[in-house]
Amino acid sequence: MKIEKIYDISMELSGQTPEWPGDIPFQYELAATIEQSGSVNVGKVVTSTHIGTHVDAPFHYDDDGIKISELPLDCYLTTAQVADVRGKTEITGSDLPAVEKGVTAILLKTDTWKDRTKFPETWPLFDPSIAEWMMENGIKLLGVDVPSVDTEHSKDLPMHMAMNCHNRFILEGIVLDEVPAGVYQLAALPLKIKDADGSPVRAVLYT
Ligand SMILES: N[C@@H](CC(=O)c1ccccc1NC=O)C(=O)O
Repeated sequence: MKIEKIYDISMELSGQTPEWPGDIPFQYELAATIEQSGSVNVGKVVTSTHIGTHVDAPFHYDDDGIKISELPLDCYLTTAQVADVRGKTEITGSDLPAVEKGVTAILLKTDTWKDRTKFPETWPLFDPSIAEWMMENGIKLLGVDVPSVDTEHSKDLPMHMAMNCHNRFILEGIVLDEVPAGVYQLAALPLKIKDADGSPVRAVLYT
């Protein structure tokens, strides 16, 4: 297949990338320079696993849940549909469109994270009926353009739990500003970090 267009739907990772309040910020620095080592620059990264565009493993919210290196990779390499849900403060299963054949990921474009240099004060509420809609429509992955599928201060994490009990997966912090609603190929593979709860990803949509 010849790739015609690529949308990079990833947040840039730097010291300016806003972390979850109270969490560990992203940091990259050179641990050794060419001058020091005599041959190469070598970087060092310190970060939360929930930074920028990232995947949650069920272990993030369930001690018995699978870890990031155990996630089924086909969920993150698939046909995805971008749904325009702009203007809604609450999104339920009945707000979602009919999906086209072969689609197994739904990416919700809320357009509510306007300034990505700051952690947003609020974002729309995702209703657990979305998990049932996903089951009915054969959708394995839910992607959102905000930091979480639950609210910032939620302790019981109803959306995360609904996704877990239906064996559905979560991709957060995608950037859909330039992406019209429609059907694309998605690649958003998590890093193979042993025992991890989450991982940043480089996420792209392409046709
Ligand atoms: N559940 C959120 C992340 C989250 O809740 C969180 C991430 C980093 C540090 C603390 C967090 N939550 C509560 O303490 C997510 O969907 O990624």
